[in-house]
Amino acid sequence: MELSLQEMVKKPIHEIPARYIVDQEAAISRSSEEISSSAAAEIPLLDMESLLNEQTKASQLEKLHSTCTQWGIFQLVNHGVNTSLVEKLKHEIKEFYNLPLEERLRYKIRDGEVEGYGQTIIVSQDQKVDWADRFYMITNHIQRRKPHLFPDLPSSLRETLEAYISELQKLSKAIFAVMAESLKMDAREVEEMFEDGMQSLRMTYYPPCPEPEKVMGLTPHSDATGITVLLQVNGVQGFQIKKDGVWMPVNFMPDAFVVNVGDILEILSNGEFKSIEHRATVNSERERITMAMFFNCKYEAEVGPSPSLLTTQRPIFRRLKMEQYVKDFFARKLNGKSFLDYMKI
Ligand SMILES: O=C(O)CCC(=O)C(=O)O
Ligand SMILES: [Fe+2]
Repeated sequence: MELSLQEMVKKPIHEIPARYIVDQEAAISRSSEEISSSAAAEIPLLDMESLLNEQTKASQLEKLHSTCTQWGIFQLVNHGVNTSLVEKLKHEIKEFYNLPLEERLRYKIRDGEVEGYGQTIIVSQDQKVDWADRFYMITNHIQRRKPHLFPDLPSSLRETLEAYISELQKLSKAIFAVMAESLKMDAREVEEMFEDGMQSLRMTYYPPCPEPEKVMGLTPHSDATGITVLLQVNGVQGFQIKKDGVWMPVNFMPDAFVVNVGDILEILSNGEFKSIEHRATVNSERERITMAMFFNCKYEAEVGPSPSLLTTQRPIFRRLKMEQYVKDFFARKLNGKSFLDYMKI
C-alpha cells in the first residue's frame, strides 16, 4: 500500500485502486437521494458562556440535555479558546502537510501499533481503505506520549498544539461538568472519571479524489470517546452525520467547535445521551484537513453506567476497565455504532 495517499494523488490517477472503492451499500448511501435534501444540517448551537452563567444556566442545561439525547452533536460558541491560537494551530497543521514526505514518514505507524502517521490499519483482508492519511497519537498522560511522535514534532507545531491541548483540557472539563449537571449525575463522579484522563488526537488529510462518490474519506463510526472536539483546519466541508437514519452534511461555523458525544458518554448516561454516527466524504477539487481531539476517562477508571443514575435505572451496558475498553475498540474495525452493541448487556 502507498505510504501516503497525499503523495499518490500527485500523479494522475487513471483508475481508483479497488481497495478504496466502497461497497454497494455504502455507495447507495452516498447517492443524493439518501442524503437529506436540506442543504446542510443545522446542528444545535450551544453557548458556553450562557451554560455557565447563573441567570441563563437552567434553560441552557435543558437545551444541552435535549441536544445530547436527540443529536449527540453540537456547535459550541463562546468557548473561551483564543481565536488567534486556533488560527495559529490551523496554520501549523497545514504546514505539517507541506513538509517533504520523508519528514512526515518519521512518524509512520510502526508494525503492531495504532499510533502514528499513515493509512487505515488493516485488520482483515477484504477491508476497504479510507481515502485519507491520518496521524493519531496519545497526548495524555504525558508519560504515554511515544517519544518519536508528539515530542518529536516540528517545534512550532508542538508548542502550538501544547497550548491548544491545555486550553481544551479546561474546556472539556467544563463541558463534562455541565453535561453531568444536565443528567443530574453526581458531579464528583465525572470529575474523578475524566480528570487528567486519556486524551488523544487525530489529524486527517483527505486528498482530492477524481471520483469522490466511489470512495469514503472516513468510514461511518461513532467515536469511542467521552467527547470529541472537532476542528476543520482548511475550511473545506465534508463531514456528515446520520440523523434519524439519514445522512446529512454538516456545515461548520467559523469560530465554533463541533463537539461530538462519544460512546463512553452514551454508556455512562446509561443510554440517555446518544453518541453520533458520522463519516467524512471527499471531493474532487480540494484536499480537506481536520483535527479531532478525543477526551476519555482515565485508564484506571471503569467504563459503565453511572452508579448515581443506577439508583433508579437498570444498567443497559456492561462495565469494563478503560484499559480493556481501548484494547477491544482497536481490535475491531470501525463499523457504525457496532462497538456500542458489543457493550450492551
Ligand atoms: O475529519 C472529519 O471530518 C471527522 C474526523 C473524525 O470523525 C475522527 O477523526 O474520528
Ligand atoms: Fe469520529
